[in-house]
Amino acid sequence: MVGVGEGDDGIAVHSRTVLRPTCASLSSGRSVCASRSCVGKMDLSTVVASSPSYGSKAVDAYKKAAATAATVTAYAVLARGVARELLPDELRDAARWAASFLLRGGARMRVPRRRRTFVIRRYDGDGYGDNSLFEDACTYLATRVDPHAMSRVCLSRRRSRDDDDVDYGAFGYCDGDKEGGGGGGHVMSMEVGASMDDLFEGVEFTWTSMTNCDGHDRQAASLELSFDAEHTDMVLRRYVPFITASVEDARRRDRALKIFSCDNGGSWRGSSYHHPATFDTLAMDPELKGSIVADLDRFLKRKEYYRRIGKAWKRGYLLYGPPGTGKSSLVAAIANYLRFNLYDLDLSKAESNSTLQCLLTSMPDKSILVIEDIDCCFSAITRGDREKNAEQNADERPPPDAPPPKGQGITLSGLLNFVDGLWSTSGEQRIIIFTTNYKDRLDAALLRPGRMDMHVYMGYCCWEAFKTLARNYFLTDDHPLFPEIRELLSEVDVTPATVSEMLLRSEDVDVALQGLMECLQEKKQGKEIGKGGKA
Ligand SMILES: Nc1ncnc2c1ncn2[C@@H]1O[C@H](COP(=O)(O)OP(=O)(O)OP(=O)(O)O)[C@@H](O)[C@H]1O
Repeated sequence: MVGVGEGDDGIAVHSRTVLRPTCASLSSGRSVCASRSCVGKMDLSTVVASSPSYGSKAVDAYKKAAATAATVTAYAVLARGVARELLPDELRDAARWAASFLLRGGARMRVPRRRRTFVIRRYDGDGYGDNSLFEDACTYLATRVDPHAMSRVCLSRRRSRDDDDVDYGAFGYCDGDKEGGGGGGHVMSMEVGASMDDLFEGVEFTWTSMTNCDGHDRQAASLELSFDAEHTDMVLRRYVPFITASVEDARRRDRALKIFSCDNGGSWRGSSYHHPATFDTLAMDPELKGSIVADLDRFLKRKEYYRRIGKAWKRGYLLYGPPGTGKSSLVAAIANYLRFNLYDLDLSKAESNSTLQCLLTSMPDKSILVIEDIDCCFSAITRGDREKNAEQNADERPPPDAPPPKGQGITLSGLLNFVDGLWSTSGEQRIIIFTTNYKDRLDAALLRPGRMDMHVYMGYCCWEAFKTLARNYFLTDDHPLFPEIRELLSEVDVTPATVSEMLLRSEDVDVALQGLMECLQEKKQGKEIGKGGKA
């Protein structure tokens, strides 16, 4: 019902008008008309009672309307009966659609859209083996399974995270711990024959899991992706790449890490790697930490960029600073962040450049090569010095074909040539990290621009770094001793390792912080009386 009847006196009654509270009296037709919202807000009986002449007219109008409505209804019922008897089904459907269209007030006409279906088979049958897109789609869909919305869901349990060969199942997996699937690494997936919807960029997609034979024949399994045909390009250019990228990312995060070290025979030996350090637990200048994380993120995303500029997809970091400032912890945090395996190269185990070459070229993609204390791996003298010495001691030089002394067969230039040359182009997404306590002792060849992309100084414990440690150890962001500790940290050099060690001494935050404060005061006094304040 909308606004109805206008009386002789010009009063209009609107039963569904949006109402404003202000209005004048009903005795004046103009005022009622001007504030019709006020009339509408009232009960019709109120209107009738307050104006007798208007009341009788309104009752008449009401009766007429009721009679008309009854007649229309009777005709409608009759017409429906006749239509049911005489019209064929198709025509009735069309009439129903037209009626609903009209009832919706001429809403946009929904022309039935052309649909398209992509079939993604598990096994393409042409001898190319498994279809990795099938596996990606299964894995992706498993993260989208909503056990509250679907009537049938397959549930299984994942193998241990430490297993190299994780089985992703016939129709995908999800980590229950992360996805809230009930813990214990439960796997939820679509039942064969079931369908589920997915929304991407506002477009709805329907996925159906199919099988050509019986439900046990995994080779015959396939997924069907249906959508409005007009979105075909979007599916190929964005939706499918999005699925592949997000699955790759999830797998990377879920990957069990290993650390490899080289044995005396010049090959890698791996073992599980569970270092607890992360960027959250790392105590260092927050700005520097943020810039490292941003650099890593950029590196991961830049496949096309590296291809375009014709450079190998690798990144080098030189970490330097006093012992105990967290260089090894930063390496662990990077490995945990990227979920890349670590290859810890002890150059004394590689007897020659060719052994080094074998080791480096056997490293897979997405790995981190670490050479700790790089300053100790080669002669402490710089290349310039070495060349000068060689000229002066020409007589003492060994003959060119003489074998290098054991353990000293690797040269810095040999290492750098591999890193920049063969190694870097034989794989993708490689990180190389050198650490040193003495940057000033490094060969200029290592320091020249472009060699190591980022030089990271790991320094003594600053106030922000201390706050991270206090949060790690005591889950606290504030304490009455904080101001004094802050003051002392700005006056003495103490490593995060020393602060960590002090905080570990007691589980009672008051006791631990008191101990740390005394330690810092001692260092300050030592510094003041000229005995050195370094930790
Ligand atoms: N920046 C830091 N953040 C958090 N913990 C740290 C940090 N620095 C040191 N630690 C603590 O001190 C221990 C030793 O630190 P780490 O081995 O990372 O230092 P380092 O700089 O690599 O030392 P070295 O040069 O002697 O190898 C770590 O296990 C950790 O507990």
